[in-house]
Amino acid sequence: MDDVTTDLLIIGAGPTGLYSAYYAGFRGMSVAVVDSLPELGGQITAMYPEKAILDVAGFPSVKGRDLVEGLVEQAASADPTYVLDRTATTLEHGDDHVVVTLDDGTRVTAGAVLITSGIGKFSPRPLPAGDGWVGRGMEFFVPSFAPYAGKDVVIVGGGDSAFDWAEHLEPIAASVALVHRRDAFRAHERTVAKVKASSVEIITSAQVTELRGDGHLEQVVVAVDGEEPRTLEAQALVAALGFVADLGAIQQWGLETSKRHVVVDSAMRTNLPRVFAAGDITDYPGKVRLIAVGFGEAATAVNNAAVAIDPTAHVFPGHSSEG
Ligand SMILES: Cc1cc2nc3c(=O)[nH]c(=O)nc-3n(C[C@H](O)[C@H](O)[C@H](O)COP(=O)(O)OP(=O)(O)OC[C@H]3O[C@@H](n4cnc5c(N)ncnc54)[C@H](O)[C@@H]3O)c2cc1C
Repeated sequence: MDDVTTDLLIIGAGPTGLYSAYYAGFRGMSVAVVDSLPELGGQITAMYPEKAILDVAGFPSVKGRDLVEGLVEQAASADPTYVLDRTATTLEHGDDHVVVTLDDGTRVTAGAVLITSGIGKFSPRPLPAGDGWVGRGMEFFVPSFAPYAGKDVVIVGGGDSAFDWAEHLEPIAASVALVHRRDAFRAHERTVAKVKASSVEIITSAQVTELRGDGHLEQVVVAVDGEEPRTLEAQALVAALGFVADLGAIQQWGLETSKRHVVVDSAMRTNLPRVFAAGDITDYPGKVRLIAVGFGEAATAVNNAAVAIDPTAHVFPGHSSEG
């Protein structure tokens, strides 16, 4: 890819990065957005595109994929240059600019950098018994529910994703069983209560030990503490065991970090000149990791970056309302 020159470089195209792109356009800046994933939307697209989100201001309920679509449409007014499937690897400072190099060698020269890299580049925790079964009935993500219609589904895990998927697949699947190695769950209490009250069979203190099938998945063997192993008929298994997040090379950039997060001040400045951060990646006293919080931080970060790029600019952007 050709080298890129832009006013603002945003690293991470999750909800925070996309909203930041809109805001950069509102401030009259050119903007480039890079993401390791091939698709826009960060955790929402990768982990819960079909989930109804209830706590984004102005939307009593919005499906993940619809929220991302709206963010992309809003960001389009900034005409962003998207550089997808590329990971930011190095950062160097010039006198009045920053250069970030991507894993394919592309150099992006920017007046300021905004890191919205969330939990980092993430990959799913493997299910040891599922080695070699991805694409043959086993998946780590549920990007859409339709392929599970009429199937017997086994979900492994006890967190939010496992319970969200159990809740949403139960009405369309032939059967859903949720297997968890403990008898306590990390998921939201309300979702756990809903799933417990549904037809989902919850099997606790249990581990999946074997997947069987001729080519495609047909059976899942489950070892249950103190009981005989069980064999479940299943054409689909979702391993929702969480993710290993990797901040990757960003950790070598000299940023002040705290427990794998980037420390920012109230203007979303990091300890490095011209480098800002917003969204899940940031840390400060009282930090809450939610989409709504990332949106607020995006506005603060971009408006302060505008001043870092052009010291004659004002932090306050004026109001966007027209007409
Ligand atoms: C199952 C689940 C349900 C949730 N439900 C809710 C909810 O109901 N309400 C709510 O407010 N929040 C919810 N959240 C949390 C919410 O998704 C996050 O707060 C939000 O996604 C954070 O947005 P972000 O843009 O800061 O980061 P992310 O969404 O994590 O996006 C960061 C992006 O940066 C990219 N990236 C990372 N490192 C690099 C690099 N070096 N180079 C290039 N790209 C990089 C990643 O690929 C990723 O696409 C939920 C999370 C999960 C997992």
